[in-house]
Amino acid sequence: MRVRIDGVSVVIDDTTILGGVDLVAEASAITGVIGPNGSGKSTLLRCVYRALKPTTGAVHIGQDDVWRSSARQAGLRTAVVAQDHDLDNDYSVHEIVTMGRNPHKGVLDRETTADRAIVDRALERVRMDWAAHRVFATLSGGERQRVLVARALTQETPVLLLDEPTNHLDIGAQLELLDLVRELGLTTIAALHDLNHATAYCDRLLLLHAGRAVAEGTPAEVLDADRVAAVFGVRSAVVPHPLTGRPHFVTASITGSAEEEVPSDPTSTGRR
Ligand SMILES: Nc1ncnc2c1ncn2[C@@H]1O[C@H](COP(=O)(O)OP(=O)(O)OP(=O)(O)O)[C@@H](O)[C@H]1O
Repeated sequence: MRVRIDGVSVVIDDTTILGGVDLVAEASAITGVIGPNGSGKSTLLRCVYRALKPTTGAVHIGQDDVWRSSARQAGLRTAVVAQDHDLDNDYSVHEIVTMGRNPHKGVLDRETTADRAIVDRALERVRMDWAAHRVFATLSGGERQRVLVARALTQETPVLLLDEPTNHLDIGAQLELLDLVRELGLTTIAALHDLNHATAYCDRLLLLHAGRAVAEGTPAEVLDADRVAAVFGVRSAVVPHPLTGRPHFVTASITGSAEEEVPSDPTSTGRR
């Protein structure tokens, strides 16, 4: 199911946080939203998952206008792993993940055997089944993040929104999560900070800067050294990854002095 964002602007207290952003996230593709801190990535996702109504513009999921649909309809189409959550209470992990089934149920419906199987499977997929009876608030940051991914999976939606999904995760868990996202094959929009994750896992990228879309396209079209310097203020180069051969970003401070450059003789370890 395709997500279409048309001319979305968000103005709060006379400040334009997003200015006329367009994006088409194709069905079953991973679309990365990248940009510096405060560039509007979370705000854009919030407009899609119905947490923040755009000042102007529209968001369609399939044929449906998100902001003309009910919250329940939105919950059947879109699951989200957001950065902020208000779950610091005594819910168990199992209870939190079961909440993902809510859009599929009436208010008086109880948890069914099928729901339980979906919840168990989701916890297994993120390797958190051992924690089903733990109090969510007692988990580590990375463990919580994986539980919130499990909750999103139990919604069984065609669209998945991820806001910094690798936050709190160790490097192994980061790659495991991104592999899982790719394997799911959902229409995914993910706000990401790591340019190498964006390059390796995303089919398309949207680069935001100060609330404006600076570039959109394949990772190779969007990310080049000049643009990375202009938007992020760092020097960068793309080199073949020594293990996978894929394009890999290496970065350095833009103010770094010549003495910090890599020596031309790669066997030399000292400074020139
Ligand atoms: N409710 C609000 N009121 C005022 N300003 C806001 C509000 N929400 C967001 N902003 C501002 O809008 C800008 C964009 O915020 P947003 O969280 O979308 O950025 P981001 O790209 O996700 O940043 P980060 O990478 O740091 O998570 C920031 O400057 C933020 O302070």
